[in-house]
Amino acid sequence: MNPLHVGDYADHAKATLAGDVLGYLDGGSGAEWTLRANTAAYQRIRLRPRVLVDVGTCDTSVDLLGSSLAAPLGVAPMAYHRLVHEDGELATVKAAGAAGALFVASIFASTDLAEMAAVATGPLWMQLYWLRDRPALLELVGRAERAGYRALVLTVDAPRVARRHRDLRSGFTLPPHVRAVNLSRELMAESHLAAAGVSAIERHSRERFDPTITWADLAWLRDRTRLPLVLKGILTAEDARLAAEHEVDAIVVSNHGGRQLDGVAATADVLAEVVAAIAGRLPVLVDGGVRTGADVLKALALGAAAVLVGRPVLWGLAHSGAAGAEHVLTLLREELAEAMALCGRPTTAQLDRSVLG
Ligand SMILES: Cc1cc2nc3c(=O)[nH]c(=O)nc-3n(C[C@H](O)[C@H](O)[C@H](O)COP(=O)(O)O)c2cc1C
Ligand SMILES: CC(C)CC(=O)C(=O)O
Repeated sequence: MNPLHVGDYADHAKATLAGDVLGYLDGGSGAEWTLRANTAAYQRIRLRPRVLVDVGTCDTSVDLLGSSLAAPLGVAPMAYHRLVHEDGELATVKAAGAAGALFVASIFASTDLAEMAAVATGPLWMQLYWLRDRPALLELVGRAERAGYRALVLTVDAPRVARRHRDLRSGFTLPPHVRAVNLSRELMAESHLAAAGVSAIERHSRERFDPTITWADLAWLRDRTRLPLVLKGILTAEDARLAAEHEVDAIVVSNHGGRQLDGVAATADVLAEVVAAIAGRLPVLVDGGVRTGADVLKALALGAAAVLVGRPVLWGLAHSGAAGAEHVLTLLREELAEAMALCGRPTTAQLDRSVLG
């Protein structure tokens, strides 16, 4: 059966992926309350369409930190794309470029960062966790700069990886052919070992992530790179204001797809609060639970400059490599254009609160 929407790709992944990989991909932390809340929040938002507007052409393009995108979409940073398809990130990078979307590479990408850059036809950003090993972190930043990555995305909602019951039950560890190739073998060694009550990736994060960093440390990183700095994992007006005061270039409203602190609100429910606190000083992106073009429209109407998409891209990759991942992104763009036409809002600039019920 040909997938017609993102849900079809989700169903295919459920039916075909190995149980432990599916659990890592689809799962969240704790009771997965926040994981469910992310999708439910978009479903609760109602639209207010205007009629008899000329929607002969609907323009989904946006500008983001100096890059123009055909769609206000990006691939969220996700570790280890090779877990679900042998082409891994090479396929998803190509897919993002073909769909006119941004690609954010994870620090735990399973493909060399220069090789990803070599096949990219659109903008690339590099995501980081703040490693205790600062020289290793800086070395990675230098390589990203030289390979042409256009921004650094520091994930700030994970001083360590949260307890994820599906991974604990399955004993999830990486298969030998999948590795975070942009980090040294020494730095990644513990990632293959689970311990009693701690999953392999949770244990690795406790050993390698620096949980002591604060707002004051951001200057250290800023002073050592010429790339714009984006913070991913902001959920409150207070932290949004601090991000602006610390001269961050953009933020991503994110709860890590319900994989970190279980019990936090859906991102669609806190977006307006964060956008109001930022007051136009910098772009606000959002991720978590985006599954349709109408969800993208709702996020933009709440003030997001663009939306990052996580699991759906890996479901597409698992289904049929680059073609599947590209189809997922193209579907979201086409659904967005349809929702804009049916709402009587032919440009992204017209997507504001007046379209929300
Ligand atoms: C399999 C998987 C791996 C992830 N790896 C990372 C990562 O390495 N770095 C990061 O900042 N976020 C990571 N995330 C979180 C995503 O960037 C994003 O916040 C989340 O997936 C968005 O929610 P969605 O999957 O509902 O679209 C990961 C998410 C998934 C599903
Ligand atoms: C390897 C993990 C730390 C990647 C991650 O952020 C996640 O699985 O959510």
